[in-house]
Amino acid sequence: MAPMGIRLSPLGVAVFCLLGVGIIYHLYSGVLSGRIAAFRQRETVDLRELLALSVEAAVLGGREVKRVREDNALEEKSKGETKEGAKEKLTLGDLSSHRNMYQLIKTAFPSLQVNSEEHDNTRVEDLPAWDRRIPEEIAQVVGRSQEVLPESITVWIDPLDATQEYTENLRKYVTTMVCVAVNGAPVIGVIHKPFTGYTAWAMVDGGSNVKPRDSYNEKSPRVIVSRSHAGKVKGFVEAAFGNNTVIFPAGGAGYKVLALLNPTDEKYEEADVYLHITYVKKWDICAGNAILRALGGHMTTLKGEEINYTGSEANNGGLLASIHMDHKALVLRLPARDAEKHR
Ligand SMILES: Nc1ncnc2c1ncn2[C@@H]1O[C@H](COP(=O)(O)O)[C@@H](OP(=O)(O)O)[C@H]1O
Ligand SMILES: [Mg+2]
Ligand SMILES: [Mg+2]
Ligand SMILES: [Mg+2]
Repeated sequence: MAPMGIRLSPLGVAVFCLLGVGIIYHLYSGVLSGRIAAFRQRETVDLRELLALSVEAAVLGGREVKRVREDNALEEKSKGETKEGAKEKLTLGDLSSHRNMYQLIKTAFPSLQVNSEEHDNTRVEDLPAWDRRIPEEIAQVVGRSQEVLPESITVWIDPLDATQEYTENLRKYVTTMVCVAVNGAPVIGVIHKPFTGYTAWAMVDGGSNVKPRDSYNEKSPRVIVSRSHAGKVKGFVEAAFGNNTVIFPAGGAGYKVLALLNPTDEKYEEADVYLHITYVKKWDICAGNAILRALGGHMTTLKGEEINYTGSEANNGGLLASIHMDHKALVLRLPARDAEKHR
């Protein structure tokens, strides 16, 4: 009989078995690696840890900002121009702060989406990895961890806010900022002042180390605005709140949010409202937005829309920030805005 007549070669059997094992391995390794990837995806990030890391990053960047200024080694350049024709400056302070902040955060949480104002991949050789320690000051206020999926997070960093004022040596306006948005909503905000060493932080549903002032003037608000990217803000503010409105021009988006609150490092203009009518980017405003939100305040476009901190860096709708006020009523007092006219 034919089957009985077949002689099995040991080599053939070995090759056949190897092939079989190979096919089974291939099939299962696909399934297994898929399972492992899916498991990794479900690994969560603790927002309290991210807050501690954000504070550490802002302080680390601030150290560079201060060092470069004190060494008078700014190496000032222009990155181009804003839509309104102002020079967008870049200094070694911005770059060195960016390198440190970005590397610290990305090394601690490689899977997170981190959007920095600056772009530079030069490695900081002697930068120690984050030690994952939660400082006592944070642990005491934010009692518990809060886990979220990494893919829901966008981190925004401004390695040096108020670069224009930095180049003019107007140190009080300068800050470094980190913001963590979850599903587009600003949840963690850190604003650090390199030249006083002060850091304001807050986490929505977590706590903060900064408080609102005791009172705000809702009827005749004093309004803080940009000094170097103002556009026609004066006319806009007067149309909204009257010709006698007190207007404080000041540098830095971070600084202007602090001027709405009760920071403890130095004297600030006591502003009731922060208003910006030209273009601004999400790394400029996210940290302030998170802090205000955590304290019961609001930061919206001039139409009163919430700002979504995912995707593009652009915020075209202007900015209105307030705390302990009827924010919707403030929006209704604003004149109709023609973005072209107010440049
Ligand atoms: N019209 C505009 N176009 C681009 N960036 C703007 C802008 N108006 C303000 N900004 C940015 O917002 C921050 C605060 O600006 P201001 O002091 O004028 O209020 C600054 O951030 P950087 O210094 O980080 O670049 C500035 O560059
Ligand atoms: Mg800039
Ligand atoms: Mg900025
Ligand atoms: Mg900046």
